[in-house]
Amino acid sequence: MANYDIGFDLGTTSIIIYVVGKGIVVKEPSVIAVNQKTGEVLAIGEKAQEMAGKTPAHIVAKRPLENGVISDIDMTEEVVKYFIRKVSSSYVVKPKVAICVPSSVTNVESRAAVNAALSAGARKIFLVEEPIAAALGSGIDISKPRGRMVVDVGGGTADIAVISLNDVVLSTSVKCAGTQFDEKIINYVRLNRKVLIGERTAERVKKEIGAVMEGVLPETEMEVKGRSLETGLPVKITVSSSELTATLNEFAMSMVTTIKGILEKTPPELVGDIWEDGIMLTGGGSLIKGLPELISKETGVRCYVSETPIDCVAIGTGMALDLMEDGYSINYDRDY
Ligand SMILES: Nc1ncnc2c1ncn2[C@@H]1O[C@H](COP(=O)(O)OP(=O)(O)OP(=O)(O)O)[C@@H](O)[C@H]1O
Repeated sequence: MANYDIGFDLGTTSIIIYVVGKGIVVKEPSVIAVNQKTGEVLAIGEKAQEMAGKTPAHIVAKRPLENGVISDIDMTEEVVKYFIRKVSSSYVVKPKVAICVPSSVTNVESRAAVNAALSAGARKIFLVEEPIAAALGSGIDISKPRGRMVVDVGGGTADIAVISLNDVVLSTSVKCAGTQFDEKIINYVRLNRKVLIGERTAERVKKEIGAVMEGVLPETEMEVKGRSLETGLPVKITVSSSELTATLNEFAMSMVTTIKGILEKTPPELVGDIWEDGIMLTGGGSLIKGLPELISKETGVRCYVSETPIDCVAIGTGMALDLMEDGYSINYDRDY
């Protein structure tokens, strides 16, 4: 019977599931649609995302994780259960599951994810720390006594970690990631153009013309639709890349400052390794233009984006299971 161990990346913005030997099998938004009158869960993932803003007021689309922490334990359980069942439906054997949770979740919260996986039929569950998973999934050999710095810029938080010998030596997180960049764009357009734009529009603007450093993008313009705050009516305006850069740069500097703080606290031998190998960025949020250039410029350390920035955490979580099978010792939080 085919083995199908699961690596589960439980993110603020998206759920990504990797099945060992098969690859990425799920990539859906971490959204759940709930009927607030009855408490009934109506949809999860893509279907829930489609419902957002297009349903009666009592049906709301929520994110079980906000800013990198589990904001609703019951909803998180529903989401984990739903996706494990979805992936498991075509198999008879119960899977072994590794879940990667954001580094800032508490024991109670991670226990909720574990309980959900157990009730969805997992036979064994492990929790994997996000930076470990991100490094493994990016092809870094973390078993050596060599310092590596990983900055995972997700939807809700940027998690900065120094890893050596399969373990996290130092880590911290800062609320400077994908959704906050979207919010900065919404605020900029509201204050300077007197137009209210939606979250999805702001995300499109960020992906197409957003940059955190001048000169990394040719001057580009984009038409966006929103509601005029002066007339209350729908309007179309043109936003240019250069007008957003200062705002995005100022915000990205909070991440840079936190990275510098971690570098200052890192033992000198490990700093030397990081200087030689560079800082690796992972996570969807790391794809905002100019981020590696800005970090390189401000820290003096080469910075680059992983070849699989969005999928590496799920892949690395699955790989951690595989390595454990081979008797490889790796830093798991717990073994349930
Ligand atoms: N090309 C791109 N340019 C800029 N941002 C991008 C791009 N592609 C994805 N993103 C952003 O990446 C973020 C999601 O990243 P990711 O899927 O790694 O987060 P997550 O794992 O769900 O969150 P977290 O790790 O904080 O829990 C979103 O804010 C999205 O807008």
